[in-house]
Amino acid sequence: MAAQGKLRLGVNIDHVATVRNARGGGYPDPLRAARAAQEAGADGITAHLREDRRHITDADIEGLQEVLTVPLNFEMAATEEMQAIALRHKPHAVCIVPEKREERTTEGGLEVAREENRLAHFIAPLREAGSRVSIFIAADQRQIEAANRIGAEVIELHTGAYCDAYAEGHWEEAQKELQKLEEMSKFAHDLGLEVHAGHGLTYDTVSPIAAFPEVQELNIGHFLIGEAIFLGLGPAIAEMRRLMDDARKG
Ligand SMILES: CC(=O)[C@@H](O)[C@H](O)COP(=O)(O)O
Ligand SMILES: NCC(=O)COP(=O)(O)O
Repeated sequence: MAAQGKLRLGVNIDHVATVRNARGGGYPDPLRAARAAQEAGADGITAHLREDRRHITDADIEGLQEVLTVPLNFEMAATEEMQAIALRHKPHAVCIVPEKREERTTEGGLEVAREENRLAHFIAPLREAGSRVSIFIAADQRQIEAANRIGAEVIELHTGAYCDAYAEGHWEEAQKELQKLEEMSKFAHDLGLEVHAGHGLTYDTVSPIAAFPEVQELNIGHFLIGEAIFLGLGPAIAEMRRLMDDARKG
């Protein structure tokens, strides 16, 4: 299958807010980062309003809705509080993610299959409000089928297991994870779902994922914000864009 058009890059700005919140106060400003990312060619901005507000805050989401000229992908847990916030702001996309209060980062994909009924009712008003609903899941056929059944338009495959295996030098495991991601991208695409991917991607791990023709968007944050310390945010994003485009060309 030929690569399907331009692969979109969503820049996740959560960890600009992490640095700001380390001291309180107003800088570095995630809205300024979002504007810089837009100028550097980001196709969208992703922000995760965690229940504990450890990085992005409610005011950040409000500000992003005001300043963005590219789509906002609003990541949130499937709670009533978050649903009310999403319904108030009506972002372009809502990505439902699993959350554990004590976790360091989003550890796995959402358990959709076991909560199908609840999640179907949960996402219905978000779709009616005009947001595209995406479900952040592991590369697991059962979960993809369930995401399709509940009426999600998009799935985002969690690339963390692949990236962790790669970072730890476990090449065979990384290859296995990559193969699962490839197979499940195809599987989801054949069901009619739009396929996104993200979590933990770096310059070293992005290319094989970007080469999957079914994947239409990558969401990348933590690495880019770290790299911005050395290169500046614009050049860090430009290099990611270059790697994605090269991988897409084959
Ligand atoms: C769902 C996802 O992958 C991102 O939102 C990521 O989780 C943000 O960073 P933290 O997990 O560190 O909050
Ligand atoms: N949904 C994944 C995301 O937005 C970015 O994750 P990360 O690159 O910050 O790990």
